[in-house]
Amino acid sequence: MRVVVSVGGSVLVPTPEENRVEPYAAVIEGLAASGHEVAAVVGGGGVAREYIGAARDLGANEIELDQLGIAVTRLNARLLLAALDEPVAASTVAENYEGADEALHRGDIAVMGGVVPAQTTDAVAAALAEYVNADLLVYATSVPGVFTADPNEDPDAERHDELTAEQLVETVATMEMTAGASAPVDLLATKVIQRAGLETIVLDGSDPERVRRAVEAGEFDGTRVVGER
Ligand SMILES: Nc1ncnc2c1ncn2[C@@H]1O[C@H](COP(=O)(O)OP(=O)(O)OP(=O)(O)O)[C@@H](O)[C@H]1O
Ligand SMILES: O=c1ccn([C@@H]2O[C@H](COP(=O)(O)O)[C@@H](O)[C@H]2O)c(=O)[nH]1
Repeated sequence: MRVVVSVGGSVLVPTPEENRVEPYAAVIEGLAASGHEVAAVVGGGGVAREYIGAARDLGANEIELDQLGIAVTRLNARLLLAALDEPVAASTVAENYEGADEALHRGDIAVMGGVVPAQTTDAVAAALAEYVNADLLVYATSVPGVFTADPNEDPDAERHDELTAEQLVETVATMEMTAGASAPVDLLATKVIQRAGLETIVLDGSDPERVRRAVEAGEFDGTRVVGER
């Protein structure tokens, strides 16, 4: 199976000292060893938000803030790359979709961070999945799926176990899109998922084993977005 795994920065690198980079690298290498073609897209997490917050206070505009965010996503991606064995992974973080596609064609694990302003790595993962014709797109994020409302704000929020792409678009349409904003999947990503008919899973990525089980066995506790073209 060809799979794109989007790993939230808050999941992979909650802080540079306390990170989940090694266990994630082990799961990704394990998937590759059992015959899957894997691309990982890494988010910026709390570190990106700290930089974005500091620069916002200094008067930077949203595009400049996005550029800072992209830089941090690429740093986090380099951290993941550092933990992956060189013979099985690309030697650099791909800065565009062609570079990631080339890595997959070489038989390497591809690793990306952000690409351009005004989106998040959620959209990068969806666009990459469309570009490389992935069979599955997995969002390993800080919440166990897409809810009716923000589960960190609303105790009555209920998880959607299954959504169509159209329903996913509607669910996230009103969410904020400023630099560093939080959403389980950003709006642009949902539109790409919809147009490409990508089979997509959103799950709690705090334990990377959940990603392995979702890919290997199709077992997960989260939200499935039904891929229909
Ligand atoms: N309807 C909703 N369903 C689920 N989560 C929601 C919803 N609305 C808002 N959220 C928020 O979306 C966030 C999703 O995770 P968040 O963007 O913080 O991190 P991530 O996906 O791990 O990536 P990164 O940290 O790299 O940005 C959560 O903080 C959650 O509070
Ligand atoms: O392609 C991209 C990716 C990211 N950004 C900016 O970086 C932050 C952090 O990324 P997350 O994926 O949310 O962790 C994001 O909020 C954007 O401001 C970007 O502009 N373009």
